[in-house]
Formats: sequence, C-alpha cells, structure tokens
Amino acid sequence: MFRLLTSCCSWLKTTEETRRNVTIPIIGLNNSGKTVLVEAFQKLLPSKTDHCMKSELTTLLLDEYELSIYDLNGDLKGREAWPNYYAQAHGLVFVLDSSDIRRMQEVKIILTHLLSDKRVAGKPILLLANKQDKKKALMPCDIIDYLLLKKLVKENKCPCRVEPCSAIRNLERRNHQPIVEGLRWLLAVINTCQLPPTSSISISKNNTGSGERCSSHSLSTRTGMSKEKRQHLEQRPTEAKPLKSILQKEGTRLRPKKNMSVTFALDEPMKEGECSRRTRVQNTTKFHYN
Ligand SMILES: Nc1nc2c(ncn2[C@@H]2O[C@H](COP(=O)(O)OP(=O)(O)OP(=O)(O)O)[C@@H](O)[C@H]2O)c(=O)[nH]1
Ligand SMILES: [Mg+2]
Repeated sequence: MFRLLTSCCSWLKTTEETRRNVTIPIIGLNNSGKTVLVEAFQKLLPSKTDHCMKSELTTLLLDEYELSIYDLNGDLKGREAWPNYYAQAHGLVFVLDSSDIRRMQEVKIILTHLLSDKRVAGKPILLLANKQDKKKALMPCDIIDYLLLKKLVKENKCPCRVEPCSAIRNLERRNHQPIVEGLRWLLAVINTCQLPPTSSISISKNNTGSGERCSSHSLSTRTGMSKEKRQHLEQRPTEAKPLKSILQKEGTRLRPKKNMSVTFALDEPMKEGECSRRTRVQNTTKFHYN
C-alpha cells in the first residue's frame, strides 16, 4: 500500500514537472462574457487557482499543459493594458458577444488592430463567438463575413478558429465543451508555432514597443521539443497558401444552417476532432467547417 502511494506521488510529481506552461490572455469588448467564460473553464477543468480569489490570472490544467489565463478588462481603460500581454502570449482568446450586432464594427476595428500588432501576428487566435443562446446571435459564417476575418487572418498569418459557444449553457458535459475543444485547438497550434519565451507577463508602460515575433527555439526548448523538430520548424516556409473555403471548392452549401466552428489554418486543413486529443503538429491555410 505504501509502495503504491509512493509511486502515485512520484507519478504526480513527474506530471507536474513535465507540464508545459502556456500563457493565454483573454480579451474582447466589455460585456462580451470573458469573466463568465473563465469561470466556466474553472468548472470544466482542474484549476490551481482559488475560485474565491478574484484575480486576473487563473491557472488551469489541460492535458499536458498548465495554462496561465489572463482575464483582461474590455472597457476603454482596460484595453490600454492589453498590449502589455502580447509579447509573452503564446496564443490569444478573443471573446465577442455574437448577439450584439451594434458593436460588431467596434469588434472589427479592435480585431484588425490586434492581429496587425507585430507581437500578435503569426500567433493563433481562438475567437469565441459567445452568447449563442441568445435569439439574435450571429452564426460563425456571418461573423467571419462581417469582420472580414479571412482577409485579416491571411494578411497577418494568424491561425484562427471561430468557436460558437455560450458561457452559461451546458457546462455539465465535462471535457466535451466547445470552449475546451477550442482551447485544445489553440494548444495544438501553439505546440507547432514558433513562439517567444514564456516567463511571466511583464507589464511595461510602453504599449507601442516593437513587436516580438515567435521564436521557435524558446518554445520548443521549453516544451521539450526535439532538435530535429525545431530545425524542421525553422526551415518551414512561413508563407501561407491562399485561403479557400472547402465548401466553396466542393460547390456545396456555403452557409451551413448549423452553428459550427470554423478553422483557418496554414497548409493543411484540420479535421473535426483532430485537436481533441492529439496535441501534435497542426500545419495549418485552408479554412473549413468542422
Ligand atoms: N445570455 C448570455 N449571457 C452571457 C453569456 N456570457 C456572459 N453573459 C452575461 O454577459 C454579461 C457580461 O459578462 P462578463 O463575463 O462580466 O463580461 P466581460 O467580458 O468579463 O466584461 P468586462 O470584464 O467588463 O470586460 C453578464 O451579465 C453575463 O451574465 C452567455 O453565453 N449568454
Ligand atoms: Mg470581466
């Protein structure tokens, strides 16, 4: 019995030590549902943070990753602080209120600004189209059209996934939530991306600083990636192939009636559920409806 306990403890210790640290700021307009979403993540995933403590930082465990999630305010003052988190972010979650059509133009401006920031360009973005429970909520394909997302993603080479969700619905189906699947997709892309070092977020007053693009060495070293793989990533052409809708290509229905997630990637299309367990290479520039 003692032996069993000891081996369990040492297994837990090894798992703890081998977890990969990933930094993900959550941004989006005020009232889009960021804080409620973080609370949902805390219900769905093991967390190292005390739920009662109100802090912008939440540490979550997902597969072999330890996620440092920063829930940032979306009001005008809060937005000024966002750029302080860009350089250290491995990927970003952008939350929008799908039912608030009046503020879509504001989202578009902010998103355009965000993706063109040198510290963000090239990093994966998970766009959570929240509040799908509301009657007026736009579907991902409409949001993509409205935000001119295809163009944005292509120009800035940001792998992107639009995940429709509702922060307040269906939280009981553990691990099968779209928001968790979205996070898994983000981690899978982060795993293959060329990323900056992940020390803690440094808050500098200079928000306009020159951008730091991903450096493959830092992430791959930190995540324990092999030298061969690192070299492969370094040699990989960064040019994205032209984006093309699979639905268009197949001449099928362009606007699916169902509310489905949409992934924009560079190189190969992703298949449904591909990210759910596998957190390996995702060369991603087609986009498709999962
Ligand atoms: N109907 C519905 N309401 C939601 C959903 N998610 C959040 N809300 C509501 O939207 C409001 C704002 O949610 P918050 O999580 O505080 O928004 P926030 O993005 O953190 O806002 P700031 O911190 O001010 O930037 C709250 O009243 C939530 O209950 C959702 O999926 N559906
Ligand atoms: Mg909030």
